[in-house]
Formats: sequence, C-alpha cells, structure tokens
Amino acid sequence: MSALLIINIASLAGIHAKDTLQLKGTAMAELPEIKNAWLLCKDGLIADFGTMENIPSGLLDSIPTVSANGGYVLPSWCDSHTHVVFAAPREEEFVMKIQGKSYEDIAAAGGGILNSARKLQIATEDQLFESASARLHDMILQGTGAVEIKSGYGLSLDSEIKMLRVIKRLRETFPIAVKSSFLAAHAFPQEYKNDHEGYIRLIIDKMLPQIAEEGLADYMDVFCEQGFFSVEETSRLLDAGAKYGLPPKIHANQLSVCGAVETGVKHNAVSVDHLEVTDDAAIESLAGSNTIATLLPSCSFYLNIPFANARGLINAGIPVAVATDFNPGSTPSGNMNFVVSLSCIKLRMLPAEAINAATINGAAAMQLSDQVGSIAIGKKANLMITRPMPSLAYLPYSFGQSQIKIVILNGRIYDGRP
Ligand SMILES: N=CN[C@@H](CCC(=O)O)C(=O)O
Ligand SMILES: [Zn+2]
Repeated sequence: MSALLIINIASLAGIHAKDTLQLKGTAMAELPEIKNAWLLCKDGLIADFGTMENIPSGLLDSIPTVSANGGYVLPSWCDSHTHVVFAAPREEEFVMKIQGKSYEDIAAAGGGILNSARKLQIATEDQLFESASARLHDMILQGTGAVEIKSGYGLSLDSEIKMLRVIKRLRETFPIAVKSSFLAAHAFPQEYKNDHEGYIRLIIDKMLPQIAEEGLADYMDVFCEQGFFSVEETSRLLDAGAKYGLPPKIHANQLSVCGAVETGVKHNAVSVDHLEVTDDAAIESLAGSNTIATLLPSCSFYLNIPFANARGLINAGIPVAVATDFNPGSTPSGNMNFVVSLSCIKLRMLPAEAINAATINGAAAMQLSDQVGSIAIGKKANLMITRPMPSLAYLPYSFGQSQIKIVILNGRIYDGRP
C-alpha cells in the first residue's frame, strides 16, 4: 500500500460529490472548499480529507507526510483539447502574423496545418515521442493531470497512424490519463485540394478501419470551417467515426459561422470546441443538449481573434470547459494557469467558474470526470499544492506566474521522471 498525507492546507478547494460529473449554470460558480484541511492519498486515490482540528489521531505518526505550508490544494487541471504531438514550431508564421497576415492567409499560402504536416511526415516516431514528452512534462509541472491529444498533422495513412502511436506511447509512459482524438480531417492535403471526395474516402475506407483495429483513438475530430471541412463533409465523417464507436469532439465556429456547432450537437458530440464566433444559433442548439462547450482563450489571445461568449453560454445553462489548444500554429502554449487567467480576464468568468471549467468540466469533456477533476473520496489523487495565497482569486489574478509548488499524481509527488 502506498500512502501520502497532506497537512496544513489553507484551503482544500474543488470538493464536489463523486457523482457530480459536470457543472452548468449557477453551479459553475460554486467551488466548495474546506479551510485549514488535510487530505490522505492511498493507493493513488483520495482516501479521506477533513479539517486539521479533527485529523484522526495516529494518522500523523504512521503515514509519510507533506505540509502544504498554508498553500491551497486543488484538483489537477484537465486539458481536454491539445495537439502536443508535432514535429517543429512555426515561429516564422508568428512573424508573418505580426506583419499583418491572417491565420487564413497563411494557411491558403501553404503554411499552417500543411506546413506542420510536411514536417511531421519526415519525422520519426521516436523524434515525435521525444519532443511531445518534453512538452507534456512541462505541462504536468504547470498542473495538468489529464490531457486529450489529437492527430491531424499526418494527413496520410502512415503519418496519422504514426501520430496516434506516439499518443499511445505517451499514455503508456506518463502517469496521467491521455485521451486520443483522430483528426485526419484537419485540412485537405495538397494532392487532394481539388479532390475532397478522394481524401474523405481515404479517411473512411483506409484510415478509420486500421485505427479502430489497433484501438488507437477514443474520439473522432473534424475541423469544420470555411476552407477546411464543410458541414456536409463533417457529417459524413462523424457518421463514419460513429460506426467504429468513436464519439465526436469537433473544432467548431473558430473563424466563422457555418453550422459547425449545430452539426456537432446533431451527432451528439461530447464537446464542440473553440466557439470564438458564438452566434445565437450555436447557443440555442447547445442548450438542452448533452454537448459541452470547450473554450480555448489562449487561441483567441495568440491569433488576435474574438473571445468566445462564455457568459452567454453559461447563462444559457451550457456546461463550459476551458483547455489550452496547445499547437504550433494557433496556440504555442500548454499552460493551463494562463488559460484560467484568460478565462477570467477575457471570457469574464469568475475565478470559481474558470477553475471548474478547467477541472471537472474539462474532465467531463474527456469522459473522465468519474475519475479526475474534483476532490472526492475514491477519485484519483491528482492534485496541485500552491504557494500560500491570500485567496483563490489570487491564482488567476497573478497571470503569467505559476503559483504551483508541488504536483501530486496518483498520490505521489511528481518528480519529473516519467
Ligand atoms: N483550428 C484547427 N486546429 C488548430 C490549429 C492547427 C494549426 O494551426 O496547426 C486549432 O485548434 O487552433
Ligand atoms: Zn485544436
């Protein structure tokens, strides 16, 4: 049996009933906490917690103990939308953007996703694993304790499989849950520019069967956007994914309104992600559905595009999650602390709403909220211990600085060794 006792916690925050799997409406602003607390981890799970005044006698003498020294303890961040497997950064496009080119201009000129695909096709699986491992390691030190990772820079049978195998290796290597989304429908490769049907057939007839046979993906993703995949193409691809048991998680309403959110909802998507262009129709179709709206404020920040209408979504009773979107083109950052700060500063979410969106609702957007995302007995002991803070609001307020002092995964202090 392994055990770890955390004592002197100024506030143990994010305590939700174990069967609370997601939060919406006014419940998103509730982040129940216990002041002056202790928490016991046993065999990788949260075994018990309470106030220091009532700590069971004998616990302190018998269990290895770490003092939070007046810091907060929160559930680890659950980053439900990333593209951390890529071959090379794209800082040259960063400069082009400063000079006035838009994301769409760069993509149309053969940059963007196709630029990343060219580089990924010549990278080995080991090279991709090494570079993605370094990114994931940094993300864990920044508090991330569960992550979703997409393919989508392969755009050929071999390279998509190569990416998905790297994601599988990351899952087997790191002590955090890793979910995998199949995103061959990220862009049309150059050779299929005028043959959309050919590429869609390649995805449906060749890629999906092999990926399903190897069990390489949990979700089906499509970049449903003008100039990328149309609503009709997206529908066909989501239907095909469903035949192999892959529920949708899609890129929707990032750059324009084209019915992407409604298409995701129609196909019972686990989440529709981005929504920088949040029109009334998108809010209407999400309200009353089971689909989570995953917002990616670091992408808006980096691309200088509008921020999603988080308040409209929350007020309509839609569960909102936030995630990094870490990728080389639109969001070269995997820092969930910055996402939580932006959620408050730019999405106008309250600190408690932003933290719930980055923990329990992020977990729900990966169908993991029965295991992670909140403080509850029986859930994984994936936690962060902060420096002493005057209040919870200090965490997003102190943007750009990390308040995290100790990361605990599966009840053990993460020491950087995968
Ligand atoms: N929008 C589509 N995919 C990524 C960007 C991919 C890229 O530019 O490399 C995103 O989520 O922002
Ligand atoms: Zn994305």
